[in-house]
Amino acid sequence: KQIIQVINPNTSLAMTETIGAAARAVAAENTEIIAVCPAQGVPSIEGHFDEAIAAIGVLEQIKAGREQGVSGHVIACFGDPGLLAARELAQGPVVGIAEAAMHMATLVATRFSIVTTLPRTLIIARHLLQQYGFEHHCAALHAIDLPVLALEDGSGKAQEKVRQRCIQSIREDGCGAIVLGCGGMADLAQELTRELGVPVIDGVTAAVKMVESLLALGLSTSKHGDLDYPIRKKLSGQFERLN
Ligand SMILES: O=C(O)C[C@H]1NC(=O)NC1=O
Repeated sequence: KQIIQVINPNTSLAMTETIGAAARAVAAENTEIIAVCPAQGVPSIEGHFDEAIAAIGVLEQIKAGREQGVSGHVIACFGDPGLLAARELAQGPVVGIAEAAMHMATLVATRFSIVTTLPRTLIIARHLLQQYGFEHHCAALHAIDLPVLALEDGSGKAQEKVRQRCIQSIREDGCGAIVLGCGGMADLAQELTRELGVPVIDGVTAAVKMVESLLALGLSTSKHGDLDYPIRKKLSGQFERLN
């Protein structure tokens, strides 16, 4: 059995459950999923400040996962917070859900649109499109204008807004696929794909399969150059636990 650690960088236990269940639904027979979130941090990630806080929690979980002998890691927040720092710390592959969903979308469509939560996080997705080289593949970015945790309030309101936005985007954007821009939307992709007849891609499941592919190919994070383990130095105070 290989273990893939799926990290929800926010501290919402309900969202961690949603993410873990989606990951387990697609995991291979020989893959065990452990879904975790930081003990301390931010309940939802809705901007740059939240991302900076969440990144520390991601690094703590990566360190813990390494010590537990996990084979690979998924960062299950659409901003891919702490991704490169996590890759320095990790031995195994680390894949973020935004990059995973974007890569998958480019394999099935020439253009994809992104549907996420709050308008203010659209800049984060834009930055990732630039960083990953997918700017020219993204037709449009949309926000349902509800907070991240509206996805976990049980009302179904956020899920319906995602559905409506996907329908409008397919009609208006000239996109062939949709990328769901939140870890908390992981459970919506398969049903929306069936109903809308267009690939609606969730990054949690995409990232799990990409980590499995990397492992199957014997590929781990390169330790040659800028993703080598961090330079050893004495971390102080609250950061001692990252030594
Ligand atoms: O940026 C977003 O809207 C979604 C992002 N925030 C969060 O707490 N988990 C996420 O996937």
